[in-house]
Amino acid sequence: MQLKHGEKTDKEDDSPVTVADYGAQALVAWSLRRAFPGQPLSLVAEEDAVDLREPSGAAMLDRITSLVNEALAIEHPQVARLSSAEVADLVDVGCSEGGGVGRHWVLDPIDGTRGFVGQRQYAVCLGLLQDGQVALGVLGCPNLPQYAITDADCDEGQAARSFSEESVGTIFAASKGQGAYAGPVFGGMPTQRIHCNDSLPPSQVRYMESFEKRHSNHGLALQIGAEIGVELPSLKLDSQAKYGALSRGDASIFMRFPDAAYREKIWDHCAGVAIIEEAGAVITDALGNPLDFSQGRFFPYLNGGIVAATPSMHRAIMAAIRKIRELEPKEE
Ligand SMILES: Nc1ncnc2c1ncn2[C@@H]1O[C@H](COP(=O)(O)O)[C@@H](OP(=O)(O)O)[C@H]1O
Ligand SMILES: [Mg+2]
Repeated sequence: MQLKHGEKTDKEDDSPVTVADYGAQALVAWSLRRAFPGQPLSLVAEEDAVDLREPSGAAMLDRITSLVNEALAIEHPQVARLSSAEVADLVDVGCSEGGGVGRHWVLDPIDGTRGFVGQRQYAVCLGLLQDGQVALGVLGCPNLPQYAITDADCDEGQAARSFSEESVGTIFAASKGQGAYAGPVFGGMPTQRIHCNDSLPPSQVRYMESFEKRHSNHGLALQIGAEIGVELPSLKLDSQAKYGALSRGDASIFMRFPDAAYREKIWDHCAGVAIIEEAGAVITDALGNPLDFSQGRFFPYLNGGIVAATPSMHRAIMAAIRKIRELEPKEE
């Protein structure tokens, strides 16, 4: 299915939400129900249908319903059209609280919504937690080239290539113990085994960070990079496309340091973590603790952020963060 850009609203944290966000969430919920008929389904997902059920949300719900039916007609022409009430119910399948027991699917229907709206990078991200551990992940990155990205792909305003270009659109998939794979978005299941690249000296290493300056402290990442000997500028990408890029060796490091008040959500990382771990990379909070997916929709305190990197770069970054923190003036 080709997601379309569409009407956008703004959430409490000022992130945009699009018709495609809700449509993708409803379609994934529909697909999971169909794949596991009769089984209980727990889906922890970004959106809910509360606003769509208000009279003021009716027009948007109609557009979402049209998008969902259009997509179903392409992929499953034999299926009856869904009503807007059914689509709202499908969106609300994503309201699970998750937790550390049993099986929970974790979905960000469109991660990097700002990238989606700005025609940069975005990703459709589906992960699976089994008893609080990441067991599987799929990342669809329709604007990510199938070859390694460079600065030229990331300059402001031109991070996205045309949707129709043959080389654009990458899907990543991994399940625990079975490796990470990549392939073209519209080419069926990915078959090319991928690994992170831990062979570069720091002077040739690239690091990635959020395109959005307010999502992560770019100054701190620069300082840490300098401390470990990184010389190249950062690649600035929206969304979990960064995890895909790390997994196939486009870059060696992803650093994310949000404001202290920001609470990280599990759907912004679950699918990407599955991929990078199977590609041989390491991910922890800013002090080296494993990410804990077992505590519901949000992560517990992350000590200032998240670092994902190849094993040697991850060790170097942890040492650099400890050193920088020791040099900071202590609060009385
Ligand atoms: N002020 C903030 N600080 C850090 N992250 C934020 C933020 N506001 C939103 N985000 C999260 O950052 C995600 C995008 O990640 P990235 O910065 O790596 O592109 C957003 O996902 P959505 O776009 O799905 O809402 C959102 O969850
Ligand atoms: Mg997100």
